[in-house]
Amino acid sequence: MWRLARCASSNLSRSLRRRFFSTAAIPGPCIIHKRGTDILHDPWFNKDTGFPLTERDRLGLRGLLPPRVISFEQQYDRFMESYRSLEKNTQGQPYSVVSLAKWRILNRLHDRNETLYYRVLIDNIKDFAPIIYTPTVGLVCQNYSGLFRRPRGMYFSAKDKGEMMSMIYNWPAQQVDMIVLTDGSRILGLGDLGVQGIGIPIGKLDMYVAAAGINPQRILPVMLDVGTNNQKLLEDPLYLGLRQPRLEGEEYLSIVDEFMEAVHTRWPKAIVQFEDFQMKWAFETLQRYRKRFCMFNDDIQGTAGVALAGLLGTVRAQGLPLSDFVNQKIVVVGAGSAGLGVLNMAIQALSRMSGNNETAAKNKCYLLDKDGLITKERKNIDPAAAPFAKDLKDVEGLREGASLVEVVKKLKPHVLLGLSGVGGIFNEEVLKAMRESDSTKPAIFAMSNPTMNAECTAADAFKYAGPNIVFGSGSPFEDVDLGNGKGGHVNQANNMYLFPGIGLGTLLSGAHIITDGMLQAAAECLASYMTDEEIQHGILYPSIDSIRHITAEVGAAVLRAAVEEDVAEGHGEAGPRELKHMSKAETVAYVSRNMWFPVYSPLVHEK
Ligand SMILES: NC(=O)c1ccc[n+]([C@@H]2O[C@H](COP(=O)([O-])OP(=O)(O)OC[C@H]3O[C@@H](n4cnc5c(N)ncnc54)[C@H](O)[C@@H]3O)[C@@H](O)[C@H]2O)c1
Ligand SMILES: O=C(O)C[C@H](O)C(=O)O
Ligand SMILES: [Mg+2]
Repeated sequence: MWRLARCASSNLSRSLRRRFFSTAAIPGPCIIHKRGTDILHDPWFNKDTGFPLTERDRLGLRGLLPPRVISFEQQYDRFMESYRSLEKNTQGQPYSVVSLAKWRILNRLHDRNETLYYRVLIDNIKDFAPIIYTPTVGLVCQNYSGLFRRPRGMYFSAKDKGEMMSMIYNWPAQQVDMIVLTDGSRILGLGDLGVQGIGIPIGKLDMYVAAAGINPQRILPVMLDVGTNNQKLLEDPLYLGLRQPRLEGEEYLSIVDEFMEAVHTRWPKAIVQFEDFQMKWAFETLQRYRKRFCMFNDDIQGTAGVALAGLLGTVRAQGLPLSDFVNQKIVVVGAGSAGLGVLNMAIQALSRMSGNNETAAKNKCYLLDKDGLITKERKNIDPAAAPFAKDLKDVEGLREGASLVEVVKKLKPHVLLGLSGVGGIFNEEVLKAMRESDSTKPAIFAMSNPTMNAECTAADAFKYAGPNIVFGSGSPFEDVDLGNGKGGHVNQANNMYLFPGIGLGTLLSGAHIITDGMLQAAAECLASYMTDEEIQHGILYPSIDSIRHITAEVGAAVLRAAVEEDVAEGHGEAGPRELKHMSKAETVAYVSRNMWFPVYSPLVHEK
């Protein structure tokens, strides 16, 4: 199915797309307990003008719609035409105006007709991902209280303590497979946005549907509103969240505990992705729940895998064998949940390569936070960062708290990787210092989101650090024109290349926990996906157009790792024995087959 979806991208010829529409297999029926206008107002079942006349008769819709039946393909074309004319009419207007207008038109379709929404999203993922996901989703969160029209997902607040076990049954779906949960405390690089952070779980789950084919009737975005420390929001009369400071300590944890218990009581196998929690709670909750529930933290674990794939790709891009990874000097800027997650995973990989010698593995990794280079001299060092603090004797010529530019000038690193949330800190001086890197092809990853928080722009990276670099950014940038017909390739180093496959593989394996082995398999799959030729051109990750394909591969790798680690309990008709006997190719086929794809199903009414 993904192959077809992949073909049906925005630049595909009309005739090819037509063929795709007409040859799609006839979908199975869908049982519905509603009739008449209740169906038209339910985006899961609504087909707008697409209801065939027989179905209109069966479902009490006759007379509630204009008489002409419009095909799915015509509806699709009509939406795309209005989208393209909005694009034309807003040309030249500021980014925020244009992208919010695009988000609104997509959101209205989402509210009205989910099948059509997900079809246009899948077919035009390259154009629409920057609208429903990073970076526009950041702008949506910042303006959420003003943009709010209809609720989406569930909201559990500090005021709901003691009620969550019953509240969870208010969700109308019988089954939920995938939940993305946030407390809004660190939304992208935008800080504490309180209840407005709900936009992030919604955007991540849209990517789950588009990339992993998770059935949208089985997803649930969740906001845990425990207050906010954002003074501006607390004073905003339109703010829709609790107007109180954030809960702390045991009070905070008791809310998250209650939510996790409630969710898993109703849906014991639901996978919970923790997203955009401030660092202290990101690590604490991961440790607290990962052995008890099926959950992972995307910012720590998903990001780490994507970054590791980028780091290994960088070694290949230099024409070196992977074993040379142990010789790369890597400077990570940002010692938060993402930066530490990346270092942890990179050091695990380095350690395996250097015969389980963790000290040697850490040798060439350096970490900076807002106070500069982290060394053992640091007072009040965060325990999570402590294992990466440098001995002063190992960083000769540098001091505790050395600035980024000092560090780059002195160390001449192979890789500079930013997860600081601070826009522009890879400034001209820092980037020019990277020209002196010991690498023939230095790598610069400006991974912070959204665009204005990226450590540098793609254009500046190529301009100041030189045309020979490998570049990746968390938010999308256009490829850079280097003159003489040459281009600088921009990789989108974003966890979107892994989290959908981690969720999908876990779901289809029926695993009850997500192990390090499953996460490592996901990272290795992404790292080995690109051909040598692509890597030589600085292309470290696949194009987002093929995200369904890479997600099927990642999902299969995760599933196989779950089987190997004996945590796969099976899913649906595929029990643990069947899963165990699948070859690699069969596993990929099984995963692809189980990806949901949007087509109108015949609706059958049942009382
Ligand atoms: N591309 C991706 O897939 C991806 C994934 C996760 C997070 N991120 C981005 O990474 C950023 C950080 O996320 P996080 O969860 O680690 O946040 P965090 O708040 O936990 O950590 C931020 C870290 O940056 C450090 N920092 C702040 N100012 C700095 C400066 N001037 N110089 C050096 N370090 C500085 C802080 O001391 C802290 O250690 C966010 O912008 C987020 O959007 C991107
Ligand atoms: O949301 C993203 O685009 C990536 C990441 O999870 C982040 O927090 O920035
Ligand atoms: Mg995140």
